[in-house]
Amino acid sequence: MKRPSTWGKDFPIANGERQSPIDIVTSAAEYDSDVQGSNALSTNYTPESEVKLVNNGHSIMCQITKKGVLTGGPLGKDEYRLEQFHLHWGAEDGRGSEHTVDGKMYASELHLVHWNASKYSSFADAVQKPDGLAVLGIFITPGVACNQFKVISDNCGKLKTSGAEMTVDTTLDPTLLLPSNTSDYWTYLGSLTTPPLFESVTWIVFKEPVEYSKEQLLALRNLVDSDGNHMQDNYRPPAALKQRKVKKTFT
Ligand SMILES: NS(=O)(=O)c1cc(F)ccc1F
Ligand SMILES: [Zn+2]
Repeated sequence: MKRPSTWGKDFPIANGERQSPIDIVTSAAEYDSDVQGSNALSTNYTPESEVKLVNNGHSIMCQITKKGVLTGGPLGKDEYRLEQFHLHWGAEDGRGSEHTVDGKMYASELHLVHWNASKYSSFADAVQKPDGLAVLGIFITPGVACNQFKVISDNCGKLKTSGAEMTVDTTLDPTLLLPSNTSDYWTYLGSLTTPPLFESVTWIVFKEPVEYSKEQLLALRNLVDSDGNHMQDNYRPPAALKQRKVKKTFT
C-alpha cells in the first residue's frame, strides 16, 4: 500500500517485534524436522458453492462460507478455519508480493486467512490473539492461467467501488489455489500486513509459486477503489526480523 511509512503514527505496533511481511533469507532459515510426517501441514477445505467477492478498498477479497480447516505443521493440535482469501500485487511483474525471498519480489501474493477455531469463537475474537490466525502465503508468477482463479479474475472488474460486493454462482475449491507442493514452506511468527497490524499471525509461505496468466494479472491491475485510484502496489515492504527465526520444512 502507498502509505506504510505513515502507519507508525496511528498504529505504533508497526515497529513491533513480530511485524510482517519479512524478507526470507533462505540461508538463515532453520530446518525443522518436527513439522513433517504425522503432523505435516494439512488442508481440509470444502468447495464453496458460490463465490462472494468483496472490494474492500485495498484488495479483492473472497469471503468463505464453508467450514474448511488448516491443521498440523507449526499449528500444533489446533484447527484453523478458513475465513477469506485476498491478494497483493504490483503495477508490473517485477513487484507486488509482500514477502520476498533473498530480496526477490514476485508479481503477486495470495493470502488464505484462517482463525484458530479450537481456541476462539470467531475471527474477530481471534484476530488480536498471538495464536489467533494462520495465513498461507502463495507467491504468484506470470505464466499459464490458473483455472480456479478465473472466477475472480473474470469478475473482479465489476467491483468498481470500495465496499462493492458480488456473488458469482459457481463453485470454487480453495485447495486448487495452492501450489502442487505444499510440503515445502517457510514459517515464522508475524502480523497482519495492513492496519491494525495485529501480531497474531503464524505465517506459512510456500516455496513453490503458482502461475497466473498475464490477463489474470492485468485484471488485478485494472481494479480501482471508489476514488478511482488503482489498488495496485498494495503490498507492505518487508519489516525488520528482530529476534525471530524463520523455520523451513525442506533441506
Ligand atoms: N494481509 S494479511 O493476510 O496479513 C491480513 C489479513 C486480514 F484478515 C486482515 C488484514 C490483513 F492485513
Ligand atoms: Zn494479505
